[in-house]
Parts: sequence; C-alpha cells; structure tokens
Amino acid sequence: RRLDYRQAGRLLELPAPNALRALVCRALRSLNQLESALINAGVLDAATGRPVVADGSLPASRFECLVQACDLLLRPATSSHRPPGVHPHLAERLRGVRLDSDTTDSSQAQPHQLPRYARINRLLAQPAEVRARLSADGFVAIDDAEGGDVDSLRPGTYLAADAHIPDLLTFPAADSARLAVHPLVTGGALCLVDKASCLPPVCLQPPPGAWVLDTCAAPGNKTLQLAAMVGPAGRVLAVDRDAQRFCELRRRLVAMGAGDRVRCLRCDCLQLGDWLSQRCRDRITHILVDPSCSGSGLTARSVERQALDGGAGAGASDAESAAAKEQQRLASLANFQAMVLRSALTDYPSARRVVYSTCSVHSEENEAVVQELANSFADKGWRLARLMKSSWPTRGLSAFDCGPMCLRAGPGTDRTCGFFVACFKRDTGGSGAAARTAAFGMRKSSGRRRNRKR
Ligand SMILES: C[S@@+](CC[C@H](N)C(=O)[O-])C[C@H]1O[C@@H](n2cnc3c(N)ncnc32)[C@H](O)[C@@H]1O
Repeated sequence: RRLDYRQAGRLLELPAPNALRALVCRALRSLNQLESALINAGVLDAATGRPVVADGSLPASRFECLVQACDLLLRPATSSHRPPGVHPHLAERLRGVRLDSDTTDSSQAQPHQLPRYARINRLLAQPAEVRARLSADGFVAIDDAEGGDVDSLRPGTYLAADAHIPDLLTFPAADSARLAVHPLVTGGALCLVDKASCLPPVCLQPPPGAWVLDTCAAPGNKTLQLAAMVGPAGRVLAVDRDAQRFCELRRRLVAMGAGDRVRCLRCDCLQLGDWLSQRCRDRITHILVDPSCSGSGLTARSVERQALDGGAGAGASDAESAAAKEQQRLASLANFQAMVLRSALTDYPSARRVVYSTCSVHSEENEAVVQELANSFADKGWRLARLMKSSWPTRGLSAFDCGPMCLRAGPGTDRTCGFFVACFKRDTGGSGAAARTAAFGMRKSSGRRRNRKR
C-alpha cells in the first residue's frame, strides 16, 4: 500500500501531480468496490489479490489495476473516452461494469468527517441517566428510530438511537473534543467507539446468562459490550497474550464496572486447552474471534492523508519490494487468523455461535479466511449465519460464496471505519448441559504461572 506517485504517474501518464493524488485518494476511498469489480471481471485473483496473468496482457500489479480501474470507472459520466494510460485489456474486461454509486459517491464524505459515536456502558449507567446528563449539559437529543440523518447533525445535537447497535449515540464530528473530556466519558458511562467495532458482539447475540469466550480481548471494547449483554448471571472469559495490553484490559474492565462477570486470562488463545478445564470449555456457547490484523480499515485515513500531503518518493523497485513484503505480512496474518477461528470451531463442544471480525479491508484476512473455514467445517454442522440480512447494505465481496452472508463496513455508505464481520452458527445437541454448574475453572490457576512469558 505504499504509494509511489512517480511510478503511478508514469503508468497513468497524468500531467499534474494533483490530479494523480486526487485519483489515488478516490481509489482508496472506493477500495472495496474496486477490488470486488476487478475480481468479478476476472482481472484480480480472489485468493491472492494479484492480476490473474503476468504476461503483459493486463497491468502488472494489483496497485496498477486498482488505480487504472478507478480512473476508468469513477470518471465523470460525461467523459466517454478511455482515459490515457489505462490498459486496453483492462478496459475491455471492465466494459459495462458500474460501481454502486451509493457506495462510491457517498464516500466523497471524507473519513475525517466520520461521526463521533459513543456507546452507553450499561455496566455503569442506564440510558435515561445518560440522556438526562447530556441534556443538562446542553446537548439536544434527536429521536429517530431509523437512525436519522447523520450528515445534518449540528454541534450540540445527537442521534439518540441507532438502527443497528443498541445504546449507540451519534454525535457530529465537531463535538469530538468536547465529548473527550465530558464526565460521562471520563467516568466510563459513555465509551467512545467506532460504530463498526460494536457490530461483532451484536452479531454474536449472547443471551443473558450465556458464557462467552473473547479470544483476543485487549483493550476490551467488545468484552465490555459482551459483559453488559450476558448480564449478572452470564460470564465472559477475556483472553489476551500481550502483557501490556492485558494490563490495560484488566484496568479498563475494573474502571468500567465489569465486575465478577468477566474473568481475564493472559495466555495464547491457541493454548487455552492447557488452561481451562474440560467442564469449563463445555460451558462456553458463544465465542468472539477478533484477532490481530493489518488494521487497514483504520489506516485508510492516514494513507489518504499521506497521499494528500504529497506522499513518499521511493523508486519503482522499492514500491515492488514493499508490495511483496505487504503480501507476505497479509499471508502470515491470515494464517494466524484462520488458526484462531479453527480452534474456536473445534475446541468448544457446546459452542453454537462464533463471530469472526477484523478491522481490515483485505479479502485475504476476511472472506478468504471465512470461506476456507466454512468449506472445512460444513460437515461438522457449522454454517454461516446471514448477518443483518436486509438492514446492513454493505456485504462481503461477492467473488466469494460467503460474501453475501458477511458484513463489510466503511466510510462511504456506513460512515464507519473499514471493518468485516462473519458469524458461524450450529445447532448443538446440548453437550454442555452436564456442565451447567461449572465455574470458569482454570487448570493452571497460580497468578505467577498465568502471567509467565510464553
Ligand atoms: C484487534 S485486537 C483485539 C481488540 C479487542 N477485541 C477490542 O475490541 O478491544 C487483537 C488482540 O489480539 C491479541 N492477540 C494476538 N495474538 C493472540 C493470541 N495468540 N492469543 C491471545 N491474544 C492474542 C493482541 O494482543 C491484541 O490485543
């Protein structure tokens, strides 16, 4: 994702650097749609993300394909000619392709103008208290069950309901600084979040009283949401292996009122079998897998900023080696992500819902991982749940069978950071029933051993 403007300039034969920057920024904003269109048109390989042939009959790299496709598909409707520099065979394959104008044009809304979302933390406060306090401080609630018009929010107003996330309030970006120091936020009653990052717990749907495993939990945003959902009779086991992040997780859970319903465990989630008793594993019915990822859904903003600021001036070979390294990094992340998801689908006999999420926009970390596991686990009773069927417009890439079942989120239509969610479900025969009364029993219970370095 390193942008080399000189190389791109030569490729596209664009005279003005500003025009080029604008083009690259547009490509970044519409990355999901462009990638999907190129895969569907047989230009990019769905699994590797690279051009399907390397014989000169298509642009040589993924980057060139994306930028040229952007130039071709997102140019003003009035221009009928093929833009200079676009490969004729690419133009041929994309003939007649239309990008969904809803997801491209609306993405003209700049990422830095994403609304400021805040989730009510029911562990510390009830919605009525939060609203009363906001009102006392001069904020005006706009009640609109459909979610209201985010773009017309004025400073000092907020949407009091969200169509997808319970307890989510939406403020205009202009109020970010005021909210950051507001006592409701500093006191923990309101959590500043991105809307998309609240989706995984909502898709997991643990009922009150459920036992939930949060495999990659720190710093605990989703753990807190899950703790509120399972209520006082439920339990959340929050696992993370990073020492610093684990400390932050524990600190936040205490500060935010999670109390006894969350148990923290510092270890590798792939080794949980060493730490949890079988009775405890039998009791877990809902699992969240939110593993480390490239974070590309969050960094699109800074990449775009970099592009607007002028970018780096590396040579063509630097750009190619950076692209190769990035490809390797994605492959290694995808391997780890698939291992954690595989373990969640294998090791917990009573598990009936497993949600997988990333804040990545790359199909390698998203649909490709989910598709691989969906294929391997179909004969073990696991199938994909169709998430938010009619209410969430942006779906997974249609080049993958699993795409329509999954959610993607982004700054365009959804007004969120880049995010991906999938959910596996299965009907269990109730093998966990015998363990109804088990506690989160740890095999290796000494704190010293739990905190050892792995
Ligand atoms: C994307 S972050 C999780 C964010 C978190 N779910 C939240 O909502 O705040 C991924 C986390 O996975 C942890 N992690 C990575 N590999 C792990 C492993 N093998 N076992 C447990 N945790 C791991 C990282 O330390 C990191 O904190």
